[in-house]
Amino acid sequence: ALGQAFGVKVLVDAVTGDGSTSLAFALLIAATCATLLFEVAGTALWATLNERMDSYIQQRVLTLTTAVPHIAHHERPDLADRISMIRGNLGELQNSVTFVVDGLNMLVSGIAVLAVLTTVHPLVLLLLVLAGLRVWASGRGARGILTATEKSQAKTRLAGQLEEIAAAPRYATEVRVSGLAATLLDRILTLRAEARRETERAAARGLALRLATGLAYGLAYGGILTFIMNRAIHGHGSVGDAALVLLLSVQLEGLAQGVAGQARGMAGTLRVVAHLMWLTEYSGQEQAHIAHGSPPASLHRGIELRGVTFAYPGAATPTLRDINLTLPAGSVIALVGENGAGKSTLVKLLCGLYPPTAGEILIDGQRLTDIAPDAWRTRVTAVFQDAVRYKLPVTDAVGIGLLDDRQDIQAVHAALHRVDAERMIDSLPRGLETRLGKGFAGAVDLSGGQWQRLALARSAMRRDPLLRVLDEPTSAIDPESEVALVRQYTRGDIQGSANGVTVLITHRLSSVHLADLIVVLDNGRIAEVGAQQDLIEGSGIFAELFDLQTAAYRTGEPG
Ligand SMILES: Nc1ncnc2c1ncn2[C@@H]1O[C@H](COP(=O)(O)OP(=O)(O)OP(=O)(O)O)[C@@H](O)[C@H]1O
Repeated sequence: ALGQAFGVKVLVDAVTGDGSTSLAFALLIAATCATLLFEVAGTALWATLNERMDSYIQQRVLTLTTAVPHIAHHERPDLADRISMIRGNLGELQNSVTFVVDGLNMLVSGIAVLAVLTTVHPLVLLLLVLAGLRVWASGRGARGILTATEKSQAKTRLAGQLEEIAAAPRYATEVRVSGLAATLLDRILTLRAEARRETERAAARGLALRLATGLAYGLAYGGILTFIMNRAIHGHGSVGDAALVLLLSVQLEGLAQGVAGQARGMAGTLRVVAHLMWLTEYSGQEQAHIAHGSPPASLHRGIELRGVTFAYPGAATPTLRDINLTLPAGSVIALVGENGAGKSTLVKLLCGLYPPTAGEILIDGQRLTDIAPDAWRTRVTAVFQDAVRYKLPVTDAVGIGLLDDRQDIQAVHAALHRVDAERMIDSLPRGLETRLGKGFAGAVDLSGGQWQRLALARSAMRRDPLLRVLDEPTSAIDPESEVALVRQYTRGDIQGSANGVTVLITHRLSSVHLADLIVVLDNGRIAEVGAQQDLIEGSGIFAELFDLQTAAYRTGEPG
């Protein structure tokens, strides 16, 4: 465009008898061709770079978050807000390519336009200063909006979670039956409106600043243009110069607006880049502390907890206090206690999902914190009450319990057999090939108990775990089947070859009595440890619980 404007100037000068018309035509044709070429090549380059940047960033965020060996970053609000900012603004990072390409383009064009214009009169440089002010105002406004967005991130996250509950097929039944849909929607809209109010206020402040600097620029622009035109009219410069100023000043205004827009976008990008850099550093720091030790091939003594105390990140009081406990190799331990006693927390610590706040966990005498988390997890298998419902063909939904063997049909069959799930699969329309879950053609949904049995089969893929966690994995399975299943574990049919420890959490005492050892947790402390008979004969929590449940079975009412 600069070449085109310069071509017009030479043409006007030639027409008024001051230059060469052929040079003017040559300039005009060359400049038009160059503009078209840059446009085509630039668009193609932009599209390719954008696509690559998008997939790179998605992959980078996932790699960084999954490389952290624990899960605290999902639970600490400050960390969760930052990660949510990155995930919610991936587009900003993707735009960075656009900003770099367009920004460079504008910078080069701007310098060239100004260089040409100052040859007409140096006063034009004042526009540069004012354009700089507009850029600053734009950036500042955008930063204000981002700060407001960050402040309201907790509300945005909560609204997102409620939206998922309102929309996910899994929760549709409960939401409909309880008539919650309207209330949920109302809450979501309120949260979104509260979050928006903050950003709208910041946006209004930014707009006022942009209007003020824009007005100053407009006044100066008009004044300078009038001044130069006036000079040309009065013979202090060629008519071509006046045409050049007229044409380029339009372009300069376009550039000033463009750069201001870039500054707004760039401010957003830089903020998200700062969060991404923080995530990179956080992930790096957490990984730097990762141990490299290997777990033992099999257990001889067992797993020992010594003075283990644990408080969740940000919690005022510990959830577990001074736990001293030995889980003998090859044994099945039943972990019992009221809701909130700390049972799931204890097994999460054993899985290495959180390090203890104080004390240590020893695996055959080796500190768990000295074992590489990945290596430990290849020797751990866990089934939780709310196990993931993988919407995959049965073979995959079970096979992924041991990634190396996931296509091994024999191994999948064996795992299903161990948890007595073969009949259930045989009754499916396409057996192992049946696709599970709603919302896909030909897919079949399972009942809550059937999904749990499938999760047990997935866990049974692993034949040599040192630790097998069963955290209420049979809560949706009928008591009789649960007892039959637990018996499989206590008989060693599922246990595997490494003499590992099985920790079973259940509220049903009919299963608990099969365990080798019962551990009763009460308010984060160990209340009792022993065999069922010893505990029943005592006068502690377990005896009370036992009396209560047996009385309820006998009379049909709580004792
Ligand atoms: N991620 C978390 N962040 C903060 N506190 C938590 C977290 N998870 C659990 N807690 C708290 O820790 C305490 C123990 O919870 P935990 O899930 O270990 O109990 P539980 O014995 O397994 O209970 P239940 O029988 O209901 O499953 C509870 O008071 C709970 O509020």
